[in-house]
Amino acid sequence: MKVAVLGAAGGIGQALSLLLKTQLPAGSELALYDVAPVVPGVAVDLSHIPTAVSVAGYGKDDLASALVGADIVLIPAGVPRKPGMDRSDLFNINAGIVANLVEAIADNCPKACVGIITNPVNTTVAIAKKVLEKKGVYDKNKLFGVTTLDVIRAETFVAEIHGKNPAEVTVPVIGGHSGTTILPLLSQTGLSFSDEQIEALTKRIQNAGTEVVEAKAGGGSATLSMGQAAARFCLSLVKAMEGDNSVVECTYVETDGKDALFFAHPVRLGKNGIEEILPYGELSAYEEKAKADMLGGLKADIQAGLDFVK
Ligand SMILES: NC(=O)c1ccc[n+]([C@@H]2O[C@H](COP(=O)([O-])OP(=O)(O)OC[C@H]3O[C@@H](n4cnc5c(N)ncnc54)[C@H](O)[C@@H]3O)[C@@H](O)[C@H]2O)c1
Ligand SMILES: O=C(O)C[C@H](O)C(=O)O
Repeated sequence: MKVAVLGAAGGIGQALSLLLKTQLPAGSELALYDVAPVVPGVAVDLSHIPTAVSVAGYGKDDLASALVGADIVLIPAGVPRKPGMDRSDLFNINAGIVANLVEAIADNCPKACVGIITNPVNTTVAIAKKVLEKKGVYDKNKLFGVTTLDVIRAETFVAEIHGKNPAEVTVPVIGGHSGTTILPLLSQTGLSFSDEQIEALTKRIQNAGTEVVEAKAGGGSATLSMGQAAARFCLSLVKAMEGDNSVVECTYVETDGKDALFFAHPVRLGKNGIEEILPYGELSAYEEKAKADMLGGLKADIQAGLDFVK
């Protein structure tokens, strides 16, 4: 299995690459690409960790070599938020970065599964779809918005409230990845909450990114928890691509459009990416209303991405 990380020298990229170096199956290959000149050094640094995963660094003129033969490409390249900004404020810079990187994926590893981390995810995934379509290589089963951070936050916060081990808590999170488009299904955890707890927990999960941005006070957004979230997503995908057909993760994928063209669902992963988009099941009245209220905004985010690629 070859995994390429684009933006590998950044906050997320380095944390993610460390976790993949220590957790990918033996014999895997890790390709680290970044425009920052430190990237070969990050690769050398990681290469001293004694695991049977090979690591190579690729600088700005070497994108094609990083991508050739990749089975999975993860993209955390781009700028993060500062306090006072919304994720959509990153569109102007990050849209072009994602479009260029995905174009190179189409040229060099068109059959790879692609996980987009770069914000605004609601929009950048739609950009990736259009770029791949224009190149004639789009496969909707192989394009993912990585929303696993919402899931691990929900698991953490729910476990805290109930005094449980987070490893024993499951919380599906559907919708998108910004503000109210993030919809945790607390009704499906098998745990009970008061109305006040549901309101407070839902808001905390939706605002958790901002909680980190404010705590870092201008120094960026979530990197370590995101590295863990992206590693979980990637390792799940690797497991499924190697033949385990029981792997389910919530991820932002192209759907039949009943809610929106892209919508995070529980998804069963398989050898070729998405094996099956699973229904998210029955929602509580609170969740139904929250979904109805956010769909307009999510659809507008998606449309901005589709319109970006002419
Ligand atoms: N999906 C999520 O849940 C989630 C969570 C956290 C952050 N993010 C997003 O991830 C992105 C990266 O965040 P970060 O904290 O790692 O930022 P960072 O600034 O620490 O790192 C970004 C890296 O991208 C590199 N880069 C910029 N342009 C590039 C290009 N064209 N090709 C390759 N590399 C390029 C930079 O050199 C840098 O090393 C941001 O857009 C952020 O909003 C998403
Ligand atoms: O909040 C951000 O800007 C980064 C990321 O999307 C997050 O949820 O932490």
